[in-house]
Amino acid sequence: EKPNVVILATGGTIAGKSDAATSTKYTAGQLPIEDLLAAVPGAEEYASIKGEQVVNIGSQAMNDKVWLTLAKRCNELLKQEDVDGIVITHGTDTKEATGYFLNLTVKSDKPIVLVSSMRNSTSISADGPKNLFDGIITAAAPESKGMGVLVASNDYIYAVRDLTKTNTTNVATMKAPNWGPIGVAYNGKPYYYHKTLRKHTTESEFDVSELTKLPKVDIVYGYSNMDATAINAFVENKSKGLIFVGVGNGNIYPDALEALKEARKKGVVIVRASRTGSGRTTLDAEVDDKALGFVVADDLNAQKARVLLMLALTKTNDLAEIQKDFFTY
Ligand SMILES: NC(=O)C[C@H](N)C(=O)O
Repeated sequence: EKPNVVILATGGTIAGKSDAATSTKYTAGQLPIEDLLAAVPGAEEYASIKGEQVVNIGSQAMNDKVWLTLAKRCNELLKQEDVDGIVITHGTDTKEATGYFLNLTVKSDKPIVLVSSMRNSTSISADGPKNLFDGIITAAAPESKGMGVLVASNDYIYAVRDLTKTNTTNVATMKAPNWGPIGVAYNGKPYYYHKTLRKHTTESEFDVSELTKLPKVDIVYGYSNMDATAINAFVENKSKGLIFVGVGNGNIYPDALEALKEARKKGVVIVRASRTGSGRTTLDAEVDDKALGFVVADDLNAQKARVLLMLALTKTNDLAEIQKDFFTY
């Protein structure tokens, strides 16, 4: 009896096509799921595979509606006895956000593995088929149970919580700058060395099963000499939360800080993150979070802090509780 794996296809470069095999110019989200599977014939030895096309887009066009569709579909499928794991094909640009959203909203310990590619399907040395193969064998393996949502990329396996895209074009773009990969896939099997201690999936309190939209949370990038324009515009446009991507340990230019204080007075939840790309944004460092009523993102980057704040705001506006979420998930 082979494990049953369902592939949910959403597009990305892995489904992209180009006229020139050696160019970075191509269109993402062109090939249907059947064509992606045809490029990994050996995978059938490891799993019975079914495919569903959810959308076919470049992941720069990913949105809340597709996140909710994916979360609900994963929850439905993983309840079925005849589904052992899910692979999601996805673009690399925003895979970390989609994956983290699923990590917090899918209520199952069965594996979910996101895969993508940097070279499109018509490129010389396209990396999609190997990543898809690794995704399938990882989703089919009992060792992957209870690991949270995973990413198989360039031979490595990552906890999606820790992962980010680090390079615009290179096949080794996926990295976990703080905590590294948790395993490696080869010869048709995943081998694990670490496991995240942060809560996910079956232990997550977030429930999107009845939701059709998510709270509006935006991201403001910090820099020298910045003014209040972007912050004020987001507040006027009804942001419920702002992730401020501060310099260093989440530090803030004085004029921007004044604008954030005003935003906070209007009830907007402010989360400080860092533009450094690694490390924790720590409480009460150079910024007096307690006095200001700010939250810190801990080791999450801005795009993942945004996902967590959106979900946190579906259940509470309490700052202490939101801060606790950032130390829990
Ligand atoms: N490599 C990729 O997949 C990039 C593409 N723009 C996407 O995210 O869909």
